[in-house]
Amino acid sequence: MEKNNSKVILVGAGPGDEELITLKGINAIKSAEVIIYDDLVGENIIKNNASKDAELIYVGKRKGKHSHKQEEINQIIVNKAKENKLVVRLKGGDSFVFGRGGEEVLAIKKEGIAYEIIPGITSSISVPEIFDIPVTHRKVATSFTVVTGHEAEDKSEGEKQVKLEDLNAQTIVILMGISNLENHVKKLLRNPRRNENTPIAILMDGTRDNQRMVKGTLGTIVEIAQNSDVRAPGIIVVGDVVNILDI
Ligand SMILES: O=C(O)CCc1c2[nH]c(c1CC(=O)O)Cc1[nH]c(c(CC(=O)O)c1CCC(=O)O)Cc1[nH]c(c(CC(=O)O)c1CCC(=O)O)Cc1[nH]c(c(CCC(=O)O)c1CC(=O)O)C2
Ligand SMILES: C[S@@+](CC[C@H](N)C(=O)[O-])C[C@H]1O[C@@H](n2cnc3c(N)ncnc32)[C@H](O)[C@@H]1O
Repeated sequence: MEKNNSKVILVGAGPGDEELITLKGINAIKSAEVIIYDDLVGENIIKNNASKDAELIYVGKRKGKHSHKQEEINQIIVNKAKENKLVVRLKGGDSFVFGRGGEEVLAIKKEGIAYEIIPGITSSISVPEIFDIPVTHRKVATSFTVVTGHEAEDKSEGEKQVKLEDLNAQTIVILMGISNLENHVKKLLRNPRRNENTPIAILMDGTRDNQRMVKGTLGTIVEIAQNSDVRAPGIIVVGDVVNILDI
């Protein structure tokens, strides 16, 4: 009777730097027979750790360029596991922070396939951090919220959950928001807690060699971004923490 090796391990690859993935995640990649990976996974992570015999399957997404629909990704994961293989599903940051990892776990559980989840360092906290921006800070910010800058296109107006103007956290972190920056700024300014002088930063390619930050205020950032070749992937951080460590 052939041993049942069918198993899926969801691994969070962290923000990009090869040294910012967990040891447990690296060990899973080294043992993997199949690696199904995303676009925002640091390129060296697979190159330096995957077995030369491992099958590599790219299922990445960039704005407007989705190589596969989520349902297709779910099916690829299940089909490969059913070939009696150890499958690693490798995603940027942490799989459960806007990574659709929950949907993939549901698809795996429905098929009764063994799985394991290895957390990753999410960019929503670590990328501000490497630019000296703490998402909380004593007497300045006692709450932070992480929201998507783009809602799923198949949502009705009523299902849209993110109302930036209603957010009262002292620190707001927006993922997938670069292309909607101007609209986000307009909505943020509708909240009396914020004004034209509220600090905002855009953090691009964090922990990678070409990482870059542009800073301004809600009154100046749109023009600054237009003159600074701001492009995705990037994180938008809003609140007084943006400048709190600038002494
Ligand atoms: O539903 C969609 O994915 C289409 C709408 C859309 C989204 N982001 C978007 C777009 C435009 C586009 O990608 O063309 C816009 C989008 N999608 C993406 C990016 C990253 C980038 O291009 O810089 C961006 C940001 C572009 C920008 O900054 O303007 C890529 C993306 N979306 C997503 C993921 C994670 C994943 O799929 O595993 C990933 C990364 C996958 C990879 O690294 O290969 C998933 C996603 N897309 C989205 C959401 C929010 C859904 C919700 O809660 O309403 C979520 C998170 C979730 O579903 O939990 C919505
Ligand atoms: C769909 S979300 C995935 C988030 C990921 N699961 C995490 O926990 O970091 C993709 C968004 O994460 C942000 N992002 C991911 N890695 C990044 C990095 N190294 N630098 C800047 N932004 C990053 C960008 O906002 C990008 O549009």
